[in-house]
Amino acid sequence: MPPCDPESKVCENGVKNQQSFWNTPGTSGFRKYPTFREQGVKSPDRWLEGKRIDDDIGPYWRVHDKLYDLSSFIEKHPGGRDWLLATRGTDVTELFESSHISLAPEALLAKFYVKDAEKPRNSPFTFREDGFYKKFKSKVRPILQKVGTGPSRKMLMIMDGITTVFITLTLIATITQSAFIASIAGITLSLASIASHNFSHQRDNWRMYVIDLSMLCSYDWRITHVLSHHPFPNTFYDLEVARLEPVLVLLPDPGKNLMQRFGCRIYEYLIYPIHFYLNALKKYYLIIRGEEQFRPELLLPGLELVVMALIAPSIWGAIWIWFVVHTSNSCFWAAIALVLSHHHPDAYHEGDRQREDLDWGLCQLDATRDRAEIVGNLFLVVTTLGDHSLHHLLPTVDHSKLPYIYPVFFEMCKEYNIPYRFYSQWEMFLGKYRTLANNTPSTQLPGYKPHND
Ligand code: HEM
Repeated sequence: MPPCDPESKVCENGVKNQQSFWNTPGTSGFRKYPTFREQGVKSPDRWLEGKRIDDDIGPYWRVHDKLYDLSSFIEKHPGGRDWLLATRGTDVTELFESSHISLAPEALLAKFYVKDAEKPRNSPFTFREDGFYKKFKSKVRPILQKVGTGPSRKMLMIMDGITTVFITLTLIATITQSAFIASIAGITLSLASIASHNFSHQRDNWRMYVIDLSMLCSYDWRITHVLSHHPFPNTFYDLEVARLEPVLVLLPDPGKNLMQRFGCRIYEYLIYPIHFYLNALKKYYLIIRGEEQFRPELLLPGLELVVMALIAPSIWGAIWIWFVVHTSNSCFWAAIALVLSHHHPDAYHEGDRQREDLDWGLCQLDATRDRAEIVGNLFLVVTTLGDHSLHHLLPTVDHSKLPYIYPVFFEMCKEYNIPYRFYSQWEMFLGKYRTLANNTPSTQLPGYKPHND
């Protein structure tokens, strides 16, 4: 049976193509429609559960067309144990290829070989030795061997500096009871937790927990963002896209109603201030029901409140300032994260025509866009998700090292005839609304769509 097929309107796993836009040219290249997506897969653990069903490889890990038993390697994995624990029973090809620059992991992998996979991969993406991505990686390897892949001193100063400013402003706001200072502290918390995103892709480190101060769970974030969004941006398997539905529908589904297409311009701003609270409430609800595991880092926002209560004029004063900080953070975070990197209509969204060469690196570029104004400014890059195309190609490489890669990247764009260009912030801002309003999948090759701004 072919992959999810517009003619048959049924996927390999028997799920009906309920999304009408699958019936247009292009369509998804995945063999299966993600299990649980139709019921609204909103929890990261549930997404992994669905992926285990879709990948169907038993208790192993799949890399390309081979199955491995990494059980004895989980605790020894230099990147941290959670990556392998979470992905047991799934195809980790995209993650394995994009997380490692050196050739050491590939050599090590052979030790854990069990057998060949019986079925083709669910994912359509390829990693041919002579394809764009493998070639790109072989060109950047010597550069990164020289400059390293970890954070530079400047990056650490930025990250630790913003976190310190956040703590200081929160303490001042609590003592003075200033809502204005508290809202600035909230913006600083946004900047710190977005910068912490850089560290959440790397081997386990304490800076990745800064995101927990925002009432987001760093473990869940690694699933929704690193394991789901990064390998499969703007596709059905991108949980960051799925979790926004049906409130914000970023895929070009002809079934979108007028409210979803245009009303969202107003109602999204009503959701911004509360979405982190809703997220935290849902998390605790699932923990109480025994469906998700409690993690100590989830206590960080509560600990913040306890410290504030110790220095505030009253308990109510501490609670008030805590709410102002987190509401401001919730608004600012949503505004940045949603606009900046993927949702211009020029970027590929599931349902649009796919390129013929499904090299994973090329497809990453199709689904990602970069902003011009922030290039070269490390502070703005790391706090607003800049250098995003390179980050998607090399997610574990620290943002401070990405500028060394641009010359090779531009060279390869020329070689592969990729019309790469930087977009303005304004184009990206307006582009998000055009994407939300769009209910017609593109029939043009990604990257070559007409530009109407
Ligand atoms: C779900 C799949 C995997 C993910 C998400 C993952 C992720 C990572 C991360 C984030 C790092 C740290 C990178 C850094 O900060 O420089 C790392 C390092 C490493 N991983 Fe993995 N990994 C995966 C599977 C594997 C497998 C299957 C092996 C080998 C059997 C492996 C071997 C290594 C080695 C040797 C390193 C040390 C750095 C290097 O030599 O590249 N990993 N991994």
